[in-house]
Amino acid sequence: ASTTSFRPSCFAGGFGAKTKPKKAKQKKVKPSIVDELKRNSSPPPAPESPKLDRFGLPVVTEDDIFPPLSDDVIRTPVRNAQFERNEVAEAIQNHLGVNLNNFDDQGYSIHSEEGRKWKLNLLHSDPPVLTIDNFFSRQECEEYMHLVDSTSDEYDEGNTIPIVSPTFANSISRRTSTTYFCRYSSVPTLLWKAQHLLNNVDVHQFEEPQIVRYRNGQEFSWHYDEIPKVQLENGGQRLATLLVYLNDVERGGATVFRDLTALSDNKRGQQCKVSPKQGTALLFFPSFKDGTPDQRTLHKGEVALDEKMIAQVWIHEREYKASAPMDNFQADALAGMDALKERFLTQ
Ligand SMILES: O=C(O)CCC(=O)C(=O)O
Ligand SMILES: [Fe+2]
Repeated sequence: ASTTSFRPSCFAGGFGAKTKPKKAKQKKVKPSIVDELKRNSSPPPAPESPKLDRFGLPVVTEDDIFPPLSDDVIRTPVRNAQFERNEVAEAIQNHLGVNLNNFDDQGYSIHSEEGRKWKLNLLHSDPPVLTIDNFFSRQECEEYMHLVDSTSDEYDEGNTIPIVSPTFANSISRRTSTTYFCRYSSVPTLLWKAQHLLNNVDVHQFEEPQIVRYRNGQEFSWHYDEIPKVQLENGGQRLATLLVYLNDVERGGATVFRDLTALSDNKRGQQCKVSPKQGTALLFFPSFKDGTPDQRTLHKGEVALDEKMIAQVWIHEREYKASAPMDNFQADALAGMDALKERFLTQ
């Protein structure tokens, strides 16, 4: 696929730090007599001055950009690994949430797709982080990966368009993966499934769906998915992030939440981390349902040592107007979404 210099007004992906990095302060301390005596009797301690770059400026660390969350900020890991309907209902109450009417008491979807059911799992309670196994079939994953391979040079003729600089201009986060914006009409499966999973989402709330490809060694470092204030006019804040892992990634490529701990493999206290598994979806909420950003959702796509591909869509508070590819309208996906509903819900 070729890239183009076309840049939509709203860039994909996370928007990095909200605050500018602080410059490290260099204090001048006058040595006391005691210090002088110590200095003469023992070797000098290693200097604690900040690391300097080749211009003599202090090197900004990730902690400067995203200061660690204070312990006072409440975070609640899951109670146990088993699906508990009440626990999930409670977890999602202040967020856009999931339509639990479409799931049974064990977390399986009521509907099945060629004999398979989705399986909902709660990975973290507050803020809620969920995964859905079997969200996409292997065939659906392959079709989505193929959408990117078949990108046309003429961006307004293809189904997807590669975006050269997908992170927001002021972002300090590193993104080395490639993002492709999709025509709504080319991804009805993702949109119908998102709508069936979530609570009361109108098709107009969907941002341009994206396919992201990480090649060997690529990553998307710590960031928030929230939209910067200046861009809220178009659709308001992002209420939910839904991404689907399109392939298994043997080495690296996990989605990691810096400030959340997991109960995974029955070990407490590990960082909340999701390794890509083909067809599994990850759902979390960059903001509360009133649009207030949730500072606890700092996350990254860690370095993928093997190729990794995801399909991703954000759900806004209100109607969102797409900017790429040209003439990309949510309503163009409706016929395809209806066909899927017919196929999966009337069996
Ligand atoms: O690739 C991932 O695992 C996460 C991607 C992500 O956070 C983003 O694109 O905003
Ligand atoms: Fe993100």
